[in-house]
Amino acid sequence: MDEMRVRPFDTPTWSLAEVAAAWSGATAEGDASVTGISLSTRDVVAGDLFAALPGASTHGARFAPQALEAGAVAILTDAEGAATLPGDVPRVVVEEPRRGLAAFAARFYDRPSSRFTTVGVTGTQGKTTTTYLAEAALGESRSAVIGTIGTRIAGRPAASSLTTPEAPALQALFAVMAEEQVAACAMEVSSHAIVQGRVDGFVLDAAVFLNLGRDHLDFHHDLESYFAAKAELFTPEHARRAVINLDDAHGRRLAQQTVLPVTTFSTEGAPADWRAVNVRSHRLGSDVTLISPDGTETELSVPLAGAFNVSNAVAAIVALAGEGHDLRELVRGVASARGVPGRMERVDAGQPFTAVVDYAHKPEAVEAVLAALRPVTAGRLIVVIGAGGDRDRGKRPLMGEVAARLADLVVVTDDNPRSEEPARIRAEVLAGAERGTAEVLEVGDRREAIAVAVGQARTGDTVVVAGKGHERGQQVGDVVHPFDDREVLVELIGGAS
Ligand SMILES: CC(=O)N[C@H]1[C@@H](OP(=O)(O)OP(=O)(O)OC[C@H]2O[C@@H](n3ccc(=O)[nH]c3=O)[C@H](O)[C@@H]2O)O[C@H](CO)[C@@H](O)[C@@H]1O[C@H](C)C(=O)N[C@@H](C)C(=O)N[C@H](CCC(=O)O)C(=O)O
Ligand SMILES: Nc1ncnc2c1ncn2[C@@H]1O[C@H](COP(=O)(O)OP(=O)(O)OP(=O)(O)O)[C@@H](O)[C@H]1O
Ligand SMILES: N[C@H](CCC[C@H](N)C(=O)O)C(=O)O
Ligand SMILES: [Mg+2]
Repeated sequence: MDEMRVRPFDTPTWSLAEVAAAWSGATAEGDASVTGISLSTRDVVAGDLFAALPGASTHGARFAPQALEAGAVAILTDAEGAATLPGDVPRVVVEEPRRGLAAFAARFYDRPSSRFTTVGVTGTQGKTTTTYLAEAALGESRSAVIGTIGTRIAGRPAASSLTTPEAPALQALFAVMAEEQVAACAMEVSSHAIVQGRVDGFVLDAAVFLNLGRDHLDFHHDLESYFAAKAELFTPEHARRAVINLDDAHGRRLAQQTVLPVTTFSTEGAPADWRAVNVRSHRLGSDVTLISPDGTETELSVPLAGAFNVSNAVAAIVALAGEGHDLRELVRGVASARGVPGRMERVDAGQPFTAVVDYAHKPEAVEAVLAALRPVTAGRLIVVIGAGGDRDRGKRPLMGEVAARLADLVVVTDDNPRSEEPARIRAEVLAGAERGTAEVLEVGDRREAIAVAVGQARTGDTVVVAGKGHERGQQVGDVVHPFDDREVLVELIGGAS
């Protein structure tokens, strides 16, 4: 399908004086007609104001010449950045450019997100799935999704890179959504985004909390500050109401502490406003009875494998029902959902065993996936697993341990080693795997590891290739080598038969 534009047709035009007036304490030099905003040289469009921010690894002002070359007409930066600019470059200098950037971008595009329902989903796992289910619930043509797999507006893909885009890109996407007259946008809100203010400057209609587990402690240092980052979204600056999963301990805590109006849900018997009971899971999905706050019972069919996806589906439905969308329509929409790429995605190349690709790259996700597949596996449960480099190290042994506790055979391999020594990452996963009961093999090369799993699989077995899901590359050092677990499985199964 045709790509959707990432900037609105209706281009705002601001003078540099107008830009400066939107910031307190700003000084402007020179003039320019600003028709867009970008924060990375990768996204510059002619007419842009290039926001050159200080970052953890470098200062954006270093890239000002490239941005101007690409068509930027002025630079927004701090005093440190301004000192490095050639004298004649039009500029606006402010004290903390990142802090005010989101509110500025929202104003620049005339607060586009106020023209449709916005649902922000946060949690350690299930964000992408929940946003996809929200899209299915409302119908693709009326909705938009922003997240890890990218952005989609009225069913058409639009380029975006981070799980939660930086505010200039986000607000431009909102402006496109408003032009396309979507009814709602479901977006993933990562904890990085909250901390960096990417979702400042507008108020979500509903903020959804799914769960909190082990990840990103390279960035947040400890679980308490990770929770605090997520909890920040559940304040009046960011959201009008909260939708919270009571099956999660941190969800229960958040429901107590937030000052927002709260709607709770549970799929595990907690006394919540919305309850999913009588969960009947099968190979391809689950059927459940959904009890509304007024006691009405509605049969819900979730066409995604794994009981955990019932929780994701209920989250999506509760968020949208609270915004006035018709429950029966939402339930019908969820029932017709297509799978989410790389999440419990079955690969069928005529083999006598089940093969599944799943994006589980955190301990709780590995646990949820293996627990879901065990009851539908007559034979052995085989998992191919690794952990990413330059990311939270503490989760590695935990992932190995849970894999070796719940599977029968664990093949430890590489998953985006990035700048790290792959053997050292594997050793950390293996250290945990040794504490489990499964047979454990180490095969660094990912294709080779999948080949070993496929070679071992017999009729009735299940092979899960975990960690990369929809990804299409394996990053070693700075180089991304083409690699798609789903394609590799098909090739290897084809070659083996
Ligand atoms: C830790 C983190 O989130 N860092 C993000 C942050 O970097 P930073 O502020 O430290 O910036 P920097 O790298 O020092 O660069 C300084 C400035 O120069 C600019 N620059 C830099 C290089 C260049 O070639 N051109 C250019 O213009 C940058 O845009 C930036 O404004 O701002 C940059 C600009 O947007 C992001 O690219 C960068 O994301 C890095 C690449 C990243 O990997 N982020 C991940 C961890 C992330 O945010 N992930 C979450 C999802 C996590 C999950 O739940 O799985 C997400 O929402 O995607
Ligand atoms: N509610 C859930 N509870 C536990 N595990 C889940 C849940 N939902 C999904 N998972 C597992 O987590 C994996 C990732 O799911 P998904 O992509 O929806 O999460 P995410 O929060 O968007 O992750 P990321 O932060 O990497 O973008 C799935 O492939 C599955 O293994
Ligand atoms: N958004 C996640 C993706 C992890 C996927 C896994 N394949 C890895 O490379 O660790 C992160 O950057 O932590
Ligand atoms: Mg995601």
